[in-house]
Amino acid sequence: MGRAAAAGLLCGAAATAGGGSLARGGACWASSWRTSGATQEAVPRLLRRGARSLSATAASALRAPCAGSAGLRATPFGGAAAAGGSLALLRLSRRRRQAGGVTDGINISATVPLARTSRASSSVAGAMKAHASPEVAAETPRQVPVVLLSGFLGAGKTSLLKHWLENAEGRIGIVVNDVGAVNIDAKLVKQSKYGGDGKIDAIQLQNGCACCSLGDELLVSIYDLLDLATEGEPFSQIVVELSGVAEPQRVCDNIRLAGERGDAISDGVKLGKVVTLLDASTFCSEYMQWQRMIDRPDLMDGDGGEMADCQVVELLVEQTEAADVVVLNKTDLATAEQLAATRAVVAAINPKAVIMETSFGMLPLKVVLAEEPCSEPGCSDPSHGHGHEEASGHAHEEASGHAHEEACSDPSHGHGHEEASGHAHEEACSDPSHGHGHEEASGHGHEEACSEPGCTDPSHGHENGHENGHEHGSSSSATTAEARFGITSFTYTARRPFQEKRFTEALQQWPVPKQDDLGLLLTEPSASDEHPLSRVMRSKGFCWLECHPSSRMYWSHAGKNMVLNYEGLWWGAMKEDQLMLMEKMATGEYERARQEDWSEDFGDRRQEIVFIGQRIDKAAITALLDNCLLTDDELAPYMEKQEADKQDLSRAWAEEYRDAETIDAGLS
Ligand SMILES: Nc1nc2c(ncn2[C@@H]2O[C@H](COP(=O)(O)OP(=O)(O)OP(=O)(O)O)[C@@H](O)[C@H]2O)c(=O)[nH]1
Repeated sequence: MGRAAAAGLLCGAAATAGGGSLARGGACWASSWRTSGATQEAVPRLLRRGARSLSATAASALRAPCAGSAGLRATPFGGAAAAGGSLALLRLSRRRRQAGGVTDGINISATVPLARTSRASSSVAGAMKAHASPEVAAETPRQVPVVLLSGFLGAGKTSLLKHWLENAEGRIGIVVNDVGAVNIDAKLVKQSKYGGDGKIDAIQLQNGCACCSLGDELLVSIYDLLDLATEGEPFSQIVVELSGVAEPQRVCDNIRLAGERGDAISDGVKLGKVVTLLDASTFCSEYMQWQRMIDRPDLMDGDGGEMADCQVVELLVEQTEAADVVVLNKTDLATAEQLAATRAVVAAINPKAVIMETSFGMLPLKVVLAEEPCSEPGCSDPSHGHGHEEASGHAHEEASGHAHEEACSDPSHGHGHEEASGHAHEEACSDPSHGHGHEEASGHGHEEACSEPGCTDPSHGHENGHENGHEHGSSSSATTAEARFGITSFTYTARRPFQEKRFTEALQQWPVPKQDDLGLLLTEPSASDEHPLSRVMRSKGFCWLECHPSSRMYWSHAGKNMVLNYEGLWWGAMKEDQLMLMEKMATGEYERARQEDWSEDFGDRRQEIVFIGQRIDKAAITALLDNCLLTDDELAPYMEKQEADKQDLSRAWAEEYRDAETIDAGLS
């Protein structure tokens, strides 16, 4: 078994992320790591280097400009705002510059937040307000759902879109995002059967990606479409075909934020479903690749922009996990084994999604969007919003109080947990980053399929009279995943930080899977001496490192690749004035954190990592990670460090944000 060689990046990453000069620090760290050759021997040196950087974190980093992002200002939420722009976008800046490399072990790399390159949101808001006409408000009687269609290049998005158009009921607005110089997809859409009869209005969004550089333009394009719809039949749907490298979650975030800012666009549209298209014949092999998008021009259009450095698998799982509906396309090319494995993996990593199968995208839009009433036994609450409509919807957890212990085990999906040992996911699914109930962050408040493990209702998603393809509710898929492949999941939680050295060493032991195909990994018998992490195919969650007490790190692993990202500050690291300001940018989140994630000594700092894999040994993984936690003896010095870090942060903050009134004004 190979061993990970680069785990020592951990505190390097945290250091660079310490609240500000992220891109610069990250680049510095990355080059040192590459020079080191990423050998195991290099790890201690890297750690020391990281530690040195760390000492400079909050105070200096907050003030330093991000390299390559002139005019951008780093913020405590890990993003950057164009000077004068709305700070409300900052916390959503989750894409990051990545540094990493291939080792003979699992590919562990550190990432640092990348400053947003899109224009300041205020400029978009301004553009929209300038654009807004009374007619739009008056003549758009309802909010049109915006359906996001994502998937890699060649997955079959255009084929699916054409099918939607050819079978459209009602007028459909289309935005096609093609980062190539010539918008081929838009041309294809226009050539489709209904393209020329005025029933469809299409707008091209070119030379950039709708989730990053063209994020604002996407909103303007949608607004333009609404303007078109002031005459004639109103749109029944607006469909955005995203570029192959787009992260749909970021687009969701942008649209939601526009609503929260009160941009005119929110009067006319609301988030619909996210539909992700996967190539069922290649999903399992792409999942186990050790390649960046830039190495795979066949999977991405253009140069990939910010996403070029992203690992293929990283983007693959992000697109899958953000979906409400996952369409497994190219079933004609997939073997039965590939299809079964793909379905099982998708169900495991996104238990909420409805999964459908088709070839050549032969699924009408109304089938894909069909609401799925959940009627799992015991669910009598009519407000248990299946098919619920809006960001406010979702009341999934609160309204009906379903315990999502099993199927819903994503740590970024939040669950009220308790203390150190707490695996208590009984209640609300309310993680801010996942945003149910969806005040903020990443969650999207669109209709959802029910995914409770106990949901055996035959009407829930099984051949629901669909004309084409087969739709299966996720709960049955999840059951299949477990029954057929033994895929299970659990969430590791703890209320102590990881000790740097022990955590690094634990990651170093993580063996890289030998298989180049996930299907093989799932079908080959496991060896008795396997490492506890060998059969984990996906893990992700919040991570708390002793070496950087204020930074919330995000652990994301899939296949042979793992990254630890700085995601932002723990709420518990902030002082009152900081909290007040940040609360304005993330309304309700602090309160939620107080209610669900809080402890007296540590605030919301915690470990919360979900592990999904085949026959994974919960006890062994728990023991492995528990061994990395600070001991009682180590805790006292840590508490001093935590307090000092908070003071540093506070000083840096005071300098950076002393003109808080101006910022406040910018928010309104
Ligand atoms: N065999 C097979 N080929 C398919 C299927 N779906 C799409 N294709 C083909 O795959 C190619 C790519 O399909 P598109 O619909 O253009 O895929 P896309 O995701 O829009 O890709 P880009 O337009 O390049 O972004 C085309 O040649 C399609 O005819 C399918 O289910 N089976």
